[in-house]
Amino acid sequence: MKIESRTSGDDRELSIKILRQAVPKMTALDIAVTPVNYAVWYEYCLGTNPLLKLEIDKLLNAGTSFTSSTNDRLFKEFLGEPGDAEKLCSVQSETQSLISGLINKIRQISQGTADFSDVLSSYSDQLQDNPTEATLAELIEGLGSELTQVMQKNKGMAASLSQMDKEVNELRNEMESLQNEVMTDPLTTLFNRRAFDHQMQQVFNGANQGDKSFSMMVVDIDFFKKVNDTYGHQTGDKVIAYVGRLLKKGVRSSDFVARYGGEEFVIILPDTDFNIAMTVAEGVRAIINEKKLSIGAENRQSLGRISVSVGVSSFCTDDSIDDCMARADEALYQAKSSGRNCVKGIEKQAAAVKPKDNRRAEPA
Ligand SMILES: Nc1nc2c(ncn2[C@@H]2O[C@H](COP(=O)(O)OP(=O)(O)OP(=O)(O)O)[C@@H](O)[C@H]2O)c(=O)[nH]1
Repeated sequence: MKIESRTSGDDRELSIKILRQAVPKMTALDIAVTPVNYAVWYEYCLGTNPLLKLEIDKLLNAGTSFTSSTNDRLFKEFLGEPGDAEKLCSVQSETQSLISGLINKIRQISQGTADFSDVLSSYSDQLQDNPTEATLAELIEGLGSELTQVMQKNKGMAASLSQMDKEVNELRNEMESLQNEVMTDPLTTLFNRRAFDHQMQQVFNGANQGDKSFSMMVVDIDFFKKVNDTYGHQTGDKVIAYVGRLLKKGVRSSDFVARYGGEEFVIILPDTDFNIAMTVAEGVRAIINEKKLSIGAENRQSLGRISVSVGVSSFCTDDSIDDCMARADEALYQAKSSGRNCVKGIEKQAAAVKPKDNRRAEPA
């Protein structure tokens, strides 16, 4: 799935192009054009979700039939949560009527052309039979009226096709905003964990194929439970959103910032080596710890300084995604154990990875 929002005219054309590939493929495989099924096959034809593509190709090779439960599974596994299928229901009737309308129009156009070519061949047959002047005059008049009818038909057709084009566009926007919703963390408006998993896979595939390498950071707010316990959950939420904003500000626009869950964030830094990633991480840590925070419009209450601990790792040849993440996690554990509010990195795979649950231990 492509993460960036697609809004340009080029992308509109791309969506329509994909629609024209996806619908015939679904028809050939006897798959009903419902929003859930369409989302799966749209992504397949788009080709930007390699895991989904791999799975569908595997099923196609095995001759598996794509029942609604197969499509549902693909949707849930690769595109959304069970609840997301329901969210898509609002576009269900639109999708169905739009696509069946499109098919009907195409049928009408080809039917109209076939009718007209039948008329033309009947006229040309009559011309072969040495027609009298009176017959010729009748033929010319008939042909004229046929032409007028075809032109009127085409004019109406062009208008309804352009209306349909508009509807395809609206539907595409609706599907895109749903897709963005599914990829966004509502509290911070950063990408969510699902988007991160997807992006990590993309960057990882690229690095494995010899493209540019990448580094990653895991960022965790220190003693966050205390913030919640002292100032309440709502203030805790504001602190999470605040840290999210600073993280986004502290890295390049091409870096990928996501809220991994709770008070933990992850950042992918494409084309960035370990030493640079360590410097960026230190910068981010410092910005977050720079300001004293306060809450409330009047009688402002000081929250003091917020700090984060950061773990850094970089992609190494023969790494798996888990290896790379485990090193960043282990580095975060080291940062927490060394007193927090610091950055630690593990450059090589030699680290002994401790279980994730242990890393929240209070410092000695
Ligand atoms: N306000 C708020 N709190 C959350 C959210 N998600 C998780 N938390 C809380 O974040 C706290 C995390 O606490 P811990 O895992 O003990 O970590 P910590 O207190 O930050 O301690 P260290 O990470 O070890 O420095 C828990 O109290 C969670 O309830 C959220 O979305 N909003």
